[in-house]
Amino acid sequence: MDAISTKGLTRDYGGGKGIFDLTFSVGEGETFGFLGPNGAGKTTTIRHLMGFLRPRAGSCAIGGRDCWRERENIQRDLGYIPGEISFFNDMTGAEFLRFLAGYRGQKPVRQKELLDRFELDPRGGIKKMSKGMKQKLGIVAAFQHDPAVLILDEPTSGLDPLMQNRFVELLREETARGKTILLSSHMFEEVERTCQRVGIIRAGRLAAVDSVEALRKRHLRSYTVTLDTPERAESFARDFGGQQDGCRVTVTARQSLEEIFLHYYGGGEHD
Ligand SMILES: Nc1ncnc2c1ncn2[C@@H]1O[C@H](COP(=O)(O)OP(=O)(O)OP(=O)(O)O)[C@@H](O)[C@H]1O
Repeated sequence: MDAISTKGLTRDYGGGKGIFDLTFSVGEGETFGFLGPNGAGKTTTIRHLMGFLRPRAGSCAIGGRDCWRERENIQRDLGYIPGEISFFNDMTGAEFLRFLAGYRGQKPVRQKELLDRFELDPRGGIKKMSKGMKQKLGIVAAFQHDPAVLILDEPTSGLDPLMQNRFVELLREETARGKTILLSSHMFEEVERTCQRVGIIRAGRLAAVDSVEALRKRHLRSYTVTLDTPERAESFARDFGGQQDGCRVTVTARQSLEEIFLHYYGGGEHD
């Protein structure tokens, strides 16, 4: 059984905005990247999966449970990091984590370990926390009850590179422990380091679902240049960080996400 699935999921906000006929699934134990530029429809999709929005057409399910009809159970069980985190500002971080554990009725078995890992002291008032601290609190809140399914909407926004790396490590460990994860992101590198498959969304439509391996190949593009002499090739290779073989130099360039998107939207003529 698919752990997460959408079938023809549609919400039309008018003017071409929204999500349209989205069908995809995430297998049990899979970490699936949901990759798309700003405004593509990632958060709208996730809000349907969490049961915050009722589908106008189509449906979605988690663990075989309809996300709208069983939204209370889904919201209680899942680990969820919203795209824009807003907490009850009059609580301390510790109070919020306690409140959440009570609401879920599940022990926060990983709370201490996660607070240590992300170097967060939760005793202060949420109102005074920096954006990064709030993001860390959101991470602890999502993972503290050790959920089997996690829905993460741009979870590293606001984290510094060190903490982003720690988060990537956490995701890899969770994948190894058999968790099912949907990770929305607009950063290819984050998805590349954590996911097995990726769905690419743009303008509310799923442009492609592909393995990370295939996507990586598109991301790293090689060019071979032939110079007049091996000496010139050597100097060229030095300047551009290429691999020299006689008069030939192979240079590998990273493509931007936009260029990768173009490949998928353009139907392959950019090869
Ligand atoms: N309640 C709403 N009413 C009208 N339009 C909306 C509403 N919510 C979202 N939209 C529009 O739907 C589109 C998709 O938005 P969404 O937040 O799902 O994108 P996203 O992929 O999560 O983007 P980002 O990476 O910027 O968070 C956007 O054009 C947005 O302006």
